Amino acid sequence: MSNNEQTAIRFEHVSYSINGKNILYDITGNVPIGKITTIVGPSGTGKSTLFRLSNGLISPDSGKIFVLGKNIEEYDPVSLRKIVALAPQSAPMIEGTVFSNLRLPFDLHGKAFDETEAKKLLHLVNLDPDLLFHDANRLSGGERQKVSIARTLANRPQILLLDEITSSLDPVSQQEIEHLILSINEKYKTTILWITHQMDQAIRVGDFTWMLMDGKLAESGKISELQMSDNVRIQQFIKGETK
Ligand SMILES: Nc1ncnc2c1ncn2[C@@H]1O[C@H](COP(=O)(O)OP(=O)(O)OP(=O)(O)O)[C@@H](O)[C@H]1O
Repeated sequence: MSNNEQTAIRFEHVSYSINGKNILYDITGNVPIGKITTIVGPSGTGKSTLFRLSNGLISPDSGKIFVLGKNIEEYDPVSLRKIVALAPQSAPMIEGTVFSNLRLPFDLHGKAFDETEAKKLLHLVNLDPDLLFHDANRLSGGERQKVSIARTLANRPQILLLDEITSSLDPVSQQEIEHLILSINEKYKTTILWITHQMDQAIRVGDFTWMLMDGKLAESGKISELQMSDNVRIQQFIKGETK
């Protein structure tokens, strides 16, 4: 591969099926390092599956995946997930305080964790340090999502996978989270892959966009390039005429 330094994740003819049903088919593409790439496309088209492949939760039936130039099969799962971290839509919290939720990744990796470290993480996601000993499950949706993002950032991942992290939030929290992610990308040059159902969000935040349709990478590029596509289904999706 010629462009390792520029590529965070490379998919080479990646296919994945469940019980004989093709979920993803012959995906080839590069996710550029340090940029925000949004993943859009109709429901059930394989977007979350692409994420599970990217952090090694599942393996392709055929094809290869390279993370920072190295074949994903050569990573051990723990170090891979330190590099490629996933923030899910639901922002799941264990019972207990914000502090006990934030310490989870540290415990998992046998690393020391204290109040100073926890407050640094809250600061990173613009949350009030006074929230540290609040019940995590009583936070607002936006606050919970910020704690989830802080927890995902604990290992300073180079690649961040965001799976519809704002879809259940009110417009103000949604905007706050968008700003937060943009600032993390700018400050730490973290590569971001962001699944979103909202085309307007993809346009606002994405440097590049991948459009998945029927398990295939139908189009990829700058959103302005996708808007010029002569594929009618892509046009309809971008205009919000199909879901
Ligand atoms: N464990 C599984 N067993 C059977 N089918 C599955 C499994 N996981 C995913 N699928 C199927 O694979 C397809 C792709 O699912 P995936 O969640 O990747 O799509 P998606 O594009 O993220 O969808 P959405 O936008 O609705 O979240 C769907 O048809 C789904 O039903």
